[in-house]
Amino acid sequence: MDCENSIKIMEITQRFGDKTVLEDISLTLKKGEIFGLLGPSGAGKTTLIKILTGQLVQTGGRAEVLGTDTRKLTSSIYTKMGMVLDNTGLYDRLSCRDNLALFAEIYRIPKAKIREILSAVGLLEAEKRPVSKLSKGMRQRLVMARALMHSPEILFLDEPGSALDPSTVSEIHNLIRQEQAKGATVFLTTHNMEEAEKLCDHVALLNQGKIVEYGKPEEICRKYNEQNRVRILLKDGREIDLRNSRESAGKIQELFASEQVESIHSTEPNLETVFLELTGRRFE
Ligand SMILES: Nc1ncnc2c1ncn2[C@@H]1O[C@H](COP(=O)(O)OP(=O)(O)OP(=O)(O)O)[C@@H](O)[C@H]1O
Repeated sequence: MDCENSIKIMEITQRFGDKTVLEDISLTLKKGEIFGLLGPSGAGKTTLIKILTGQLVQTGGRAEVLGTDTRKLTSSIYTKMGMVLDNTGLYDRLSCRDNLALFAEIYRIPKAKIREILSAVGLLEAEKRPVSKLSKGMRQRLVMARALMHSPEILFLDEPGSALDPSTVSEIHNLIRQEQAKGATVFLTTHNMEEAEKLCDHVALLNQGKIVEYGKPEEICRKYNEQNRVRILLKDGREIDLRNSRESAGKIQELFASEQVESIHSTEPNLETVFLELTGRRFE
């Protein structure tokens, strides 16, 4: 078994009918890192998580989680994995505590752990409340609690901050960092570039099934910063983003000459502008 790496993805391809959703994806996640797979809606992020968690068998290539082929994951590997996926799988009529109690029984976790984890996610006061009466943010925290209860070595999070208010997002981020501090590896997907920049050690930008960039967020931004950009706000409200190059200089002069320019400033690229540059597409 590979001791350094938690996840190895080797030339994974996924097709549905004649549609190629993932093409030749290779990635390695070191133990204890937070990795972010970024891409717009439909890029193939959930599909890759499904392959890694054994819910989908890929068309081609190979992947290993904790040294085991994802097509042959056993219960002993599943007990080392925590997941927060789209389908929350909570029982609406059961209380927070009882939802976790069911899970604790399956994983043979001591009952005392339930109050401990409810307290860690800030749900102790709501422990007796049925899930149907929880807010969206509280549900997400309960799903996180369930995923963290058995101290997983790998945490899969599909869009952990999606549609949550900023304070819940920051609580969820703190929980993720705490897990990392305990040695867990985190694989998360997001289309929120800001979330990725704050949280991830490495990110891969996925576009139409291919990885178009990989690295540390700050390194990716630095690399594109060398191609310094300028943003021009026109008097009619339009914004133009240009590379700071000789060709752009002519265009900028033209705009000034025709008195269309309201303001002009240079921009530091963030992951969002890098993605736009690479693909011509905005994240939504
Ligand atoms: N079982 C399936 N059969 C056919 N097509 C599928 C199947 N699962 C996913 N797809 C298609 O694969 C593409 C990628 O889907 P996926 O859910 O992986 O994207 P995503 O990046 O997670 O998007 P989102 O951010 O909206 O969740 C989509 O076009 C989707 O319709």
